[in-house]
Amino acid sequence: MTDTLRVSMLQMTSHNTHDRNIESLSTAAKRAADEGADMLTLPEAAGLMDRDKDHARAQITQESHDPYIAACREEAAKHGIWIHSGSSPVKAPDGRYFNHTVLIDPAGEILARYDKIHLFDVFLDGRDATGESSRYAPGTDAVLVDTPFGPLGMSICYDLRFPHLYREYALAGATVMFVPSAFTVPTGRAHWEVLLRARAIENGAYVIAPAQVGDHADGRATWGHSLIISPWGEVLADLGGAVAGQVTVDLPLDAVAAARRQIPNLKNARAFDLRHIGPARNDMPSTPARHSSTGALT
Ligand SMILES: O=C(O)CNC(=O)[C@H](CS)NC(=O)CCC(=O)C(=O)O
Repeated sequence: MTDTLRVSMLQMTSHNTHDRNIESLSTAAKRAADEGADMLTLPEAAGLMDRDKDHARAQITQESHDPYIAACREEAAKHGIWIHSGSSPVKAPDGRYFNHTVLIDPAGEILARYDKIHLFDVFLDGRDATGESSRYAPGTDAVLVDTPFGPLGMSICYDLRFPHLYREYALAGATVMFVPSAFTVPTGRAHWEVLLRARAIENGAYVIAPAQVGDHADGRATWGHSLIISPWGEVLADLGGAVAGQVTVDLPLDAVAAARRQIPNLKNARAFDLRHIGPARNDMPSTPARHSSTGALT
């Protein structure tokens, strides 16, 4: 294992065509390589952000034909850097899409794939309901990838609100967890930084969260504030809420062990029963609920 990950993070305002986004990718890959980065990381929907169903359908293909993923592979090989693709939509077997990430090695090979597990089906006050699952199919597998920088945990955007996913990665030894995102402006303002810092602190791992920013061609607006957080919860980089940008940061990997040595909460964790004390009701469970490691009540 190497002792430092020099990571370059891109904040972008994705367009509704692959071509425009591939231009941003190429420029960012060159800059990352010029700055000596080991890895370039990109936001959710870096490959395509297009809520126009017909316009999107004409562009979206299987992973093997996706022009954005092909471009990521080319840029990785050309510059000899790792690329985390952020995400792009690819066809799923049921006719919907997967919100799909690939991790590409410096030879341009796809080392790992991840499909967003938790879809953004929400009801924000003052806005139309967002039903990501009407167009996207959920992934079923959490994915942790062994690399020279330690095991890297995959996630996307709304996954951030499901802390047991990151706990599983931490228990399996993750040094870094990726949260490429396209947060809404109101939820970004209210929740983004505190959730990311909490995931880093409670798991003693780096969190790298490249994000979409600004007003997009497809009519959406996103919060930005791409962040890199240390295992101790410090904000090491913040790309702001206004415009696209890029930053390169050195992440010393021994900070992971240092955080977990000082606060060994992963080791100090205990199973417990939940006793729900209250007035007797007919529908009360007769046995205490057991809290499972997945965070679901069983
Ligand atoms: O579909 C695309 O093109 C890109 N994907 C997104 O924008 C997704 C699904 S609509 N956005 C989120 O998950 C926002 C989560 C969020 O804002 C929160 O949890 O508060």
